[in-house]
Amino acid sequence: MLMKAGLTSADVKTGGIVLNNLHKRYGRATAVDSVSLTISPGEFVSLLGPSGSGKTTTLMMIAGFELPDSGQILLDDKDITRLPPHRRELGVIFQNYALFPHMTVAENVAYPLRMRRMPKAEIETRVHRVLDQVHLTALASRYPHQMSGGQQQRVAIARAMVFEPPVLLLDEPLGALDRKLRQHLRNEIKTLHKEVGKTMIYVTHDQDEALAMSDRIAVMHEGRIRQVSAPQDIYRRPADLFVASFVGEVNLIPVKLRSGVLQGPGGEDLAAAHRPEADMDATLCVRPEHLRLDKAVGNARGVQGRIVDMTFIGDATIVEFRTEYGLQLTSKVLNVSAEALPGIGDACVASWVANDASVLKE
Ligand SMILES: Nc1ncnc2c1ncn2[C@@H]1O[C@H](COP(=O)(O)OP(=O)(O)OP(=O)(O)O)[C@@H](O)[C@H]1O
Repeated sequence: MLMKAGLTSADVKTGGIVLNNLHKRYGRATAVDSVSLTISPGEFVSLLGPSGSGKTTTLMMIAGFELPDSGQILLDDKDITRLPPHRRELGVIFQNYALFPHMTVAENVAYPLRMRRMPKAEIETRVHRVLDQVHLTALASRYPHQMSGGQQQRVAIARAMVFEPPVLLLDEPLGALDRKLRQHLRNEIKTLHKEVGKTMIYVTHDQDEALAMSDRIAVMHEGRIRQVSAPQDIYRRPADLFVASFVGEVNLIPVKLRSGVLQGPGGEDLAAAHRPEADMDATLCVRPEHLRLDKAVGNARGVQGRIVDMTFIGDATIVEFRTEYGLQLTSKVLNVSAEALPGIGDACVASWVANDASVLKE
């Protein structure tokens, strides 16, 4: 049918996931609370949050290793909420990827197919194809102990992909690896995602990883999703104070909005360009790279204070600034020019472009 219509199976996008109001409790503790999320076929979505925020529990419910107390999980419009894991056909990759030490790479990858009693010729074709996809063909006859941690992780990915599931679920797959290797492998996983076009749901507590890899990030806190957006929007337009502080560094400045004027904690007029709808108390979020420090001249608009500390970190200098009334702000200045920075103790004015700051209501 499909072939006649000029379509190949690759044209038919599968792997759409819908989470509909999932709840999960362990005893009296709520692990997952009202989680709803729609993931498009082929999308890369990260579940990002601190330890205990419900990421793994959410993923385990999608995989079928945990059952929700209520709510629904759909895979391509089919209700899979109560289907056992092996009937969901989802590839799952954990942090501890546990390859069989006495089996070669090819045997490890073939294992799930052998368990399903697939014919030998078909197994060979599939193993060959998937090893090619993850660039491991040359290592097919090695044993796990003859490979690096990163290569072993790729074998685990190949093993999860070999029965061609439309969705891959990854739970902190790079957690056990060192920083350099993590960075390398996250690029590889991203490239693999582009090449194979599968839906990927990726659990991590590492914000850099989530920002670098995802089409969209769902930020979780205490069992709930606080914001779902593209990485740029999560960073530039955090929905609340938790998201603002969890993703990246941020200056939080308590402000009052009165008759259209934004007042800083010391009563200063902080740029009329912030246009509040009504009088309110709020918090202004300004990223360190958007906080500009200039030597104090006259009564320039901004927050007056002094530089109290400076730390050289290679590509940038982190400048700590404090007002007379004790508000401490951090500015990150790229070391791209030889232009002299103010020094410790210098009086400065901190300012920012209104569009670079978010006003969050209490
Ligand atoms: N099997 C379990 N029995 C009891 N409580 C559990 C169980 N699994 C998870 N929890 C609790 O549910 C909450 C959410 O845990 P979960 O593992 O989903 O969080 P997480 O965001 O994945 O954290 P981490 O990054 O540490 O893995 C936590 O408070 C945890 O203690």
